[in-house]
This record gives sequence, structure tokens and C-alpha cells, in this order.
Amino acid sequence: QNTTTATTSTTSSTTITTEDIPTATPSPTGALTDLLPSQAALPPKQAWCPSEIFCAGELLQTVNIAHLYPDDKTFADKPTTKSAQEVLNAFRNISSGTTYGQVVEFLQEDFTGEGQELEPLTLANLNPEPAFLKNVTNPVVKGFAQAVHGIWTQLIRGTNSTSLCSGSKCESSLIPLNHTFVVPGGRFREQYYWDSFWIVEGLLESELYDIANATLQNFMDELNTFGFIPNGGRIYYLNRSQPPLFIQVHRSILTRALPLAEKELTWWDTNRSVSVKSPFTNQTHKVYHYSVTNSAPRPESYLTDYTTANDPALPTLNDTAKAALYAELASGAESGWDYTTRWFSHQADGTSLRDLNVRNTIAVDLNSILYASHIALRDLYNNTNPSRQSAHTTAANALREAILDLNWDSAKVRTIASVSLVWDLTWLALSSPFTTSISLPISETIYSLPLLSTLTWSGIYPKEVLASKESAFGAFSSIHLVMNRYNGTFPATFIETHLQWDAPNAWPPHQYIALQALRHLPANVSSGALPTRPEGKSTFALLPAGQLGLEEAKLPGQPLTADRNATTSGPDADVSLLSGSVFNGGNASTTEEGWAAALGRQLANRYYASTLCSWHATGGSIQDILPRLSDAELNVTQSTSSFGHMFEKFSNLDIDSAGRGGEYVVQAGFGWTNGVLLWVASNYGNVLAAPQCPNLLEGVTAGGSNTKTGGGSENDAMVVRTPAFAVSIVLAGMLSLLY
Ligand SMILES: OC[C@H]1O[C@H](O[C@H]2O[C@H](CO)[C@@H](O)[C@H](O)[C@H]2O)[C@H](O)[C@@H](O)[C@@H]1O
Repeated sequence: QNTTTATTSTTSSTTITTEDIPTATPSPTGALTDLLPSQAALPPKQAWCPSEIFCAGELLQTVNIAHLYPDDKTFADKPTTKSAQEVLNAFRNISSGTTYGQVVEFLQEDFTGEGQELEPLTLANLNPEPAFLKNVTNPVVKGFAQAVHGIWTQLIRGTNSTSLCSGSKCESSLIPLNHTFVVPGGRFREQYYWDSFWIVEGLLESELYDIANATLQNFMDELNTFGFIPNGGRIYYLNRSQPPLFIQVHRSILTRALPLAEKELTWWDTNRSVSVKSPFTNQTHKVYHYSVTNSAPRPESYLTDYTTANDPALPTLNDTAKAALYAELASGAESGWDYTTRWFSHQADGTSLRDLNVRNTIAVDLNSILYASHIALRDLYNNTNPSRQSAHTTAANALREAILDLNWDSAKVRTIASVSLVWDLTWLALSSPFTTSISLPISETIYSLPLLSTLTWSGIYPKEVLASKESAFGAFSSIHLVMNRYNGTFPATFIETHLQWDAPNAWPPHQYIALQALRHLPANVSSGALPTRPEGKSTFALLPAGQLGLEEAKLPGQPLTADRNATTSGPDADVSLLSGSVFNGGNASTTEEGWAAALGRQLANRYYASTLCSWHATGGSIQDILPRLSDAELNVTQSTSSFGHMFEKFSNLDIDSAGRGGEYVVQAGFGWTNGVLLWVASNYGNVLAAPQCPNLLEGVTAGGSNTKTGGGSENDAMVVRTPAFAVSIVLAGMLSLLY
């Protein structure tokens, strides 16, 4: 990796330092004199993405086929050093009979470092002692919150006007923003839509009100310019949005935001609504789906998508089928859950991304968020505009009715994650957007507690949840199961796949949503102690029958040692259950604690433990409170030169490693992880305890390789440290450009 030279200047409120933005060096997979492999036909030009350099076209495909960078997004984020015309002319000179060497030379001559159009801004006005820290009692917990609060300084960005491509000087994929913003980190060099919801939650705790406001001002500028908020701040995201959470964070900037919030809802209504007929009630509902118009590989994941479509080991796809697949891949990205078994057509086996069925799926989370948006707008009008208030009330009621009809399983007290519009792949022949009513055979259900949580967080409480304490607990009982059965925090689903939004991955936004859902349960159903498991059984027995759609023995196993998992049933399956609480579940509050508060405390502590222990295991330390691990220990995670990673996702199987899987290596930084952590510290500070992190040296073999961690557990809740852990840490370290 090369590093750019540093330049520093100071403004009234910020010190601007443009340094340490590393640039990936091309690393060809073939000899420089070798010809590139032959290519499939080009996909059609995408009208929404006209750049001949960064959007689907000959140049992008050729550079990707050369596969010079491990991550497809690297090239898509590199500004040119010359005018677009000069770059295209240079490319035309090499484009027939191209060798790897020619592409390497072309990139070195005509492109600069990825992300150079952005500049890191160092905050000069960060309050080292924000008020929320007073809520945190334990010194280790407090010290960590303070350290994470300080990480904002490394994630603040502005558009670098000096190296911005203006006029015809050069070309870049960046959507320039007028205001400061916070990036997730690593390969995510630009502002992201739904990530920013949790980033703003954290910024508010950190009293960085101006940055929170600036983030939202950028979104409002985008709504003005594009009519919607793109997935992220690059032109290759201009055909899709992300879960629409803008309306939930804008209350402080009402005057400008209200008409723009209306504009955003209109965009979803015009572009993402579909009329469906319920197979249960025969009622026709207007609902929303993720559905992107796209018939080419995503530029930021070009080679990945191209390979999915052209994989010689799979049946050949014709152009129509390829176009449909590319639309599915982009729609999955719009959902924020890219990717998960939840989006698969369960007609097929659901093992390849070719089986995605996103556009035909009624996603309960999207519809719940839009319900909450209508409610928020209804309230925000505050009697100033009765006709808009009434329109939003009507829309919210209709959506609530649709969700409860289509996505709620009253018998098993669960949400139906995804309802398929059709069972087979006839969607290939359907036009988009759908205009007709389609009967809804119900797909196999994928249980996901984050989705039930989104439903109730959005303010929709099915009557079965509110019927009694027992039934409300039943709805959330899988949190109880996870706290007792696994060492880590709450996974997206219980289905283990290679996809990043499935088990074992546990995501910060989901922990926040589940905690919010528990906090907002009405007092009459959330009081009373946590139920105890029946004699001789595990906590699985407390779940409503059939709720997970999986037998107990099919749940992911919790590793105990290198070659042994915990038992799959019976009391011993609850490896983290201690007498009266769970391991790393925090301090029970001294006052009477209801079951929902107890689960909230445990989940908050487990999230805290996951972030703190993985940060500590990768070099994090707190002066005078938490010493840095020894080099021998850090060697186990190959972090001797790191200072602590905040990962984008975690594992539900242990508390000191990142998640895994997906189409890019796990990233560190990380915006929403830090945002949720600060929110948890502020809201659970009095019940958070210092976690007992596993001993990294336990289980290290004579040859230096690690086999397990654990330690600190009173009940043998030790976890295997898989080689994937070390690999992901190393790659994260390499790619996390901020650390
Ligand atoms: O480049 C692949 C995909 O990466 C993004 O998705 C993932 O990261 C985002 C930023 O943290 C997050 O919002 C999303 O939920 C993750 O799955 C991007 O958003 C995708 O559009 C992109 O194709």
C-alpha cells in the first residue's frame, strides 16, 4: 500500500488533515504479459449511471476482469487524474488484446488513490466528558465508552474541494456533499443512508449536534436533488435507496425536513409500492418492496456479480435472466441485508445468490418502517395541516392492517420475515413495477427476531404480543435463548450460511432495535420475572411451539473446544446460564426487574462485551484502567501493530471476534457499531458490568496457532477461535484504512 503525503490546515472549528489515506497497489492475478481472459458480452448501459468509466461498460468490465484489487469497490472509488475524454482515449488504445500489464499501467497513469476526493476532518471541539458518561458507573465500561466517543475524530469527513473533479479536469464516482459527515469506515468511504441513523444516535450522545445536523442536511440536499436518499454517496448507488429511516431522525430540523420527508415517502410510493391480494383474507393491500431497476453488475461489486451471472459451473443464463439477477442483487443491496437466506426463493435450495427473490418479497421491516414514517409525519404536523395529518393516518392504518394480515403469524407469535409473491421464478416474465394484484402463497418462514423487533419498535403491537406477560415473553423468548445458549450476541437469523446477514453474524443495528422494542413494551406485559426452563430441558422449551421453524437440534452449535460443541438439547445446551443470570449479562438492578428489563440488561451487556472484548483483543487499551494485551496475546489475533478495531458486525458464537462471510472482508471503524455502543452506554450505563473477555492464550498450540479462547467463564463457556478469525482480523487490519 502507498500512502499519500500529509497536508494540514486549520479552520475556526476543525483541523483538517489529509494524510494516511492509503492507496491500494494493483496486484495482477496473471503475468503482466498475459492476455486478460475472454469476457462475456457487455450488459446494457444503465441510463441512471451514465459514466463511461465508473458505470457498467467496457472499461469497468475490463478493469474488473483483470482483477487487480481484492475488493471490486477499490477501482470504483478511484478518481481519474485526467479528463474523462483523455482516460477513454487511453483505454481505447489498449482495449483490444489487452494484457494485465497494460491495465496496470493504465490504472497507474490515469487514476489516483481511492477516496482522494474526501478529506478527514479532525474535530477541534470534541467534549472529552459528554454528559452521558455520568450514567455509566463501572470504570472499565466508562473508559471504553470514552474511547469510542473519541473515535468520531477518525470518521469525520468532508468533500475535499481541492481534489474534487470539477468541470472537465477529471472524473470521480463521488456524490459531493455540502456538509460534514461521518463514514462507516474501511471500504465504506462515503456517507451511507441507514448506517447514519445509528451514527446520529451516537453523535447525539457525544454532543456533536452540528455533525448530526450536517449529516441530515446532506440527506435533505440529496432529497432535493434526486428525490430520494441514495444507498450511499457514490453515483453507482443512484438506482437504489436503503431502509428509509430519515424521517425518524429529523425532528430537530423540522422546517426544512417536513416537505422533504413527504418527498421521500412519495418516492417510495411511486417506485416501490405494489398491490397484492392476501391469501388469508382476500383483501387487496398496497405494500412496499425493495425493487431496483438494474440490468448490469453493481459497479462497486462488478466482478462478484459478473461471476454470479456467468459462473461456468452453473447453468447458462440468457440475457433476460441475467438482467433479472442483476436487479435482484441490487434490490438485496437496497434492503441493507445484502445478503441473507431470507431473500432466497425457497422453491430453489437457496444456496446461491442466483436464487434471490427480493423483488417478490413483502419485507416486514420495510413496511414497518414506512408505517412508522406515516405516524411520525402525522404527529409532526401537530394540527398545522389537518388534511396531511389525516392522509398519513389513513396510510398508516392501511399499512398496519396489511402487515398484520400478510406478515404476522398469530399462532406462533412471530413475524413472517418475507412473504413471497409467487413460488416459482415466473417473476422473470413479469414487468416491474408490478401493477396487478397477485395472490400470495406464503413462503417457508425464516424467523428473525430483529424483524419482530422492527415491527414493535415501529409501534405495531399485534394483539397476541399484548395478550399477556407470557405471550409477550414468548414473542421475545429467542433473546433469552441466545443469552443462555450462545457466548455472543443476537444473530440476524438462526440459519448458518456464508451470507453476512445470517447466523452467526450479529449486527449492531439489530441489537439497538431489539433493545428499543423491549424498552417500549407496555408495563403490564413486561413485568414479572423471567420464566425458568422446565426441569431437564433447555431454554428452547420456553419458545412458542414451532416459532423458529427449526427443531432444537438444528440450531447452530455453540463451540466449546476445538473439536467439541455444546450439546444440542437438555440443560447443558444453555452454556452461558449461571444461577440467576447469564454469563456476561451485567448487574441485575437492585429494584424489581421485569423480564423485559432483564433481557434488555443481558442483551446490552452482551453487545458491550462483544465490542469491548474484540477491540481489546485487537490492541485496544484504556489508560490506567485496561492495559494493552501482551504481544504474545495480540499475536494470536495478529494485531501487534493495531490499537483496537470496532467491527461492523460480530459473531453470536463468541464475544471477542468479528462476524464473517459476505462479499467483502469484515470492516472496522465503524460508524453504526460506535453509535449503538454510545447509545447503550447512555441508556444502560447503571447495569453494564466489565465483561470477562476470553483469555487469548488459552488453547494456543505449541506451534503458535490458536485453537480456542474462553476463560473467565464459570461454566466452561469457552469458544473455539477459528482460523477465519485471524484471517478476518488481518484483512480488516489491511483494509481498515482508518486504523
Ligand atoms: O459493496 C457491497 C455492498 O456494501 C454495502 O452494504 C453493506 O455495508 C453498508 C455500509 O455499512 C450497510 O449499509 C449494508 O447494510 C451492508 O450490507 C452497500 O450498502 C451495498 O449497497 C453494496 O452493494
